[in-house]
Amino acid sequence: MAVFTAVSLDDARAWIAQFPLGEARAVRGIASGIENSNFFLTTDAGEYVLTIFENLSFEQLPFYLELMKHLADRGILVPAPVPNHEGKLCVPLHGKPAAIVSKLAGESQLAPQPVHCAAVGTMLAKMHLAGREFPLQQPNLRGLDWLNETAPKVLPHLDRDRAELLKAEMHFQNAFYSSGLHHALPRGPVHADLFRNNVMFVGERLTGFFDFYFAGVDTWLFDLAVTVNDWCVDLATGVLDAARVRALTDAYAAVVPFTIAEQEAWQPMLRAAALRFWMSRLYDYYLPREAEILTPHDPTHFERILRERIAVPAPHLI
Ligand SMILES: Nc1ncnc2c1ncn2[C@@H]1O[C@H](COP(=O)(O)OP(=O)(O)O)[C@@H](O)[C@H]1O
Ligand SMILES: N[C@@H](CCOP(=O)(O)O)C(=O)O
Repeated sequence: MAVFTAVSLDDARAWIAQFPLGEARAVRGIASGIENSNFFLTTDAGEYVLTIFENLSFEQLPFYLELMKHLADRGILVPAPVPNHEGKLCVPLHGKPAAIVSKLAGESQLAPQPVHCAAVGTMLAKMHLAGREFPLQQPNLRGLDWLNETAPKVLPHLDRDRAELLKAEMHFQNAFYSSGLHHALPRGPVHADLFRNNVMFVGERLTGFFDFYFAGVDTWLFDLAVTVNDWCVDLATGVLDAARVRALTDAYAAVVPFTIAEQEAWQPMLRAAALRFWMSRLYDYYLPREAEILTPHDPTHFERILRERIAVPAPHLI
């Protein structure tokens, strides 16, 4: 789990008084997630999700919460943040930034079929379009700068083979990110962590994307690559499943057709997306933070995916 900061029912009662949601009736820590402390909160008004942000500051949070509100207002299925009586979306709890958002119906689809991937591709493309007029700016905080800062911290923990892979891929990605091809890619606010566990379904109906707390302005193609590397992968081998990739990317392209640059950049971007999560998992594994209960994600999963994306040509986007 990740409950880094505990919240009792009394804590929740006192805190919720500043929102138009009636009284808190029950609070329950959520046993998944690795970034923030999350709780299901039952109030007189219904079911909500309370998040205490462990790593993001009061200055950074408006980007995420206003983005969710912007998208929700435009019909994109995402949790809607609830303003307090003063109109604020983010207010302190135990001295840390905290927010309350609507609870999405359903559950994560952890064994997706092409039909689920198509629904994700359609909503992802709609989300990218809806984000175009979003006025706030914040870079992807897990982008290239962060990779360059983090690589030297994890490298001393790796054996020679892994260290060589990491160094070589960092070199490759620095060249890719500074190329004209990368600069030609469409950009805007992206989710940047749209894994299976961050989307809800009721049956085959997608009910929402959530966990926007890695969102930032980056290329749309990076968002797509992160999504495909999780939704369309055979978990045991890291190999992409052609039918799921086809379903997801065709559904995306039906809403936002791919540019020539996106088609050319697809394979390096799948590698970039694999590297980003290999790096964060290595960091969390070798340099863990304190938590009441914590299940670290397995870094070798993304090492395998990265090796596979380097070795095997990516399926064409069209
Ligand atoms: N808006 C929401 N609606 C329904 N469930 C949610 C919502 N937000 C979070 N959850 C639940 O909380 C769990 C952890 O949330 P998540 O945002 O992934 O945590 P973290 O930011 O720590 O990685 C999710 O797997 C999901 O079950
Ligand atoms: N998706 C990332 C970790 C981020 O955790 P999440 O629960 O917020 O998605 C990974 O799998 O490494």
